[in-house]
Amino acid sequence: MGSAAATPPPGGKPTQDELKRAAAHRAVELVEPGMTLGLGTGSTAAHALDRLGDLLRAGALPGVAGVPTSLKTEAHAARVGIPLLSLGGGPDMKIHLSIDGADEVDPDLNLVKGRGGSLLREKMIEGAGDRFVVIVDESKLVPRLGCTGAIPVEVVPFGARHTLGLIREVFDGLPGFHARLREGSEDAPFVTDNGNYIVEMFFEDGIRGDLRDISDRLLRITGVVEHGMFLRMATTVIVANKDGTVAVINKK
Ligand SMILES: O=C(CO)[C@H](O)[C@H](O)COP(=O)(O)O
Repeated sequence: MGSAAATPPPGGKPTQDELKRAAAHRAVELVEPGMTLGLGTGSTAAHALDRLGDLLRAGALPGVAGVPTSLKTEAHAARVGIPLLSLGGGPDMKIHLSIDGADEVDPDLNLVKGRGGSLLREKMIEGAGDRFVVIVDESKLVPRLGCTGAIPVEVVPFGARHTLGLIREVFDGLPGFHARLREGSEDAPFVTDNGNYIVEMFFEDGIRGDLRDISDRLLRITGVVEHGMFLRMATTVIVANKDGTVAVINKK
């Protein structure tokens, strides 16, 4: 683990948004001219987009382009002037570095992602790149995945309630386990950028057990597209702490 000093906030404790920005700016320091970036989704990743836009406009990062992980990020990146590419956009296309937030980070740098609803594109893009840098404030650090909220699972709309039942069968009996379809607006299911639904799984006090096995069991359910556990994918996690320090933790 390495750590970098952060500028102490003028006049008191940093807000959570200031911590998110500090982590995002530290990650953007890793970006070099000519890189193709995976561009994350969420309020922390948004700070990275703004910073990249500023540097691009200043001419500091020639040749940098990004692959957006959601329609929202695509619109934001376009607005701040980041040139955009799509995944698989050319035979020589390579993603050098992805920068994204996370909902939870465990001590092995496993993540929960996708409470913002973008887990599928995030996993495709961040899994395709050389390096995946996760940016969080310290509130996202957890002892076990699933401690602070839902683990999202993207499912096809066809037979979604049947798929929900199959997911329940797999995990039934685990302490405090329950699952439900995520609601969107006006009592309709939430719909992802891919036109799919999200099942939210909750575990009392987080998931205890072999995460890889749980992942495999979920992915074997017909109707499940992907889940929001990102196991051993992060190569670096940048954590902004309330005391003003920013820690850079690299995968062992
Ligand atoms: O996975 C995500 C979106 O699908 C986000 O990275 C995650 O929800 C964290 O969001 P935020 O930075 O707003 O706290």
